Amino acid sequence: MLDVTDVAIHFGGVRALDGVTFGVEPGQILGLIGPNGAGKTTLFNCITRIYRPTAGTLRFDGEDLLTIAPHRLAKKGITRTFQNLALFSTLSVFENTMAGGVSQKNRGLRSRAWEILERLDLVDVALEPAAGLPFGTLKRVELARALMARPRLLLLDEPAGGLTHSEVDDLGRLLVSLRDDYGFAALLVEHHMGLVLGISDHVVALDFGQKIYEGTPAGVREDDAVVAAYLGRPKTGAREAR
Ligand SMILES: Nc1ncnc2c1ncn2[C@@H]1O[C@H](COP(=O)(O)OP(=O)(O)OP(=O)(O)O)[C@@H](O)[C@H]1O
Repeated sequence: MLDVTDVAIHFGGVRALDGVTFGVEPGQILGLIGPNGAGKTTLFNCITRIYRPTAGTLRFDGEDLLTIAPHRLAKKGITRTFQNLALFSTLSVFENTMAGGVSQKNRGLRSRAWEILERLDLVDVALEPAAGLPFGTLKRVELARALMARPRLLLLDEPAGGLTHSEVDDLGRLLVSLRDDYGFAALLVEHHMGLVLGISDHVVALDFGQKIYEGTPAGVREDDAVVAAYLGRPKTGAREAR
């Protein structure tokens, strides 16, 4: 469904992405891992048309993504959540959720929003302004807004960042059940190895803009390149964030 082929982007002398190739299949959760600065967010920014790759192609259902205007991506079925949240602080949780439906036909939007809020356990705070709600709650509001666009490909940028242990466990179960019910594919950028290896069907690891691993979640911890670049050896794994 998503084909990333030989994608490269340079910022001055920094090769943020350097010939990256992989694909995402319908309904698949693909974990994208790697150390800080590896190029993960840059790849999201290429897919969502914030950055234009210096080289390579990005195809969604065979269509050249680079010919689709950024504001039409949601209508095509690609939505994202942001690492540091991108909500309207003075709008209510319900209104923020509705904002995710702007690419959709008006009919049935409100009932869909309530259905999603119910699903994400947000009904009790639906009429409260986003500002002031706990971080873990706001992360779910981001997810609710992204789901309003009926995504076929959901880009999740560090959804577990800043969450407590039990919230991360809940998030993992929630993401899998949402994927099972709504049928989207997800590209999951995440440093929390328990989450990413626990729920991904397939994993790609980047380091210095290059793909250093592609394969099963189980193979990640056995892979010398990933261990050297990111995970470290047991007990000396200083670069594994969590
Ligand atoms: N707009 C930009 N201008 C210059 N350099 C940039 C820009 N965006 C990203 N970079 C550089 O590209 C490299 C990749 O950064 P990126 O944010 O994609 O890494 P990341 O894997 O998402 O890291 P993290 O896990 O910390 O979020 C870094 O060296 C970063 O400084």
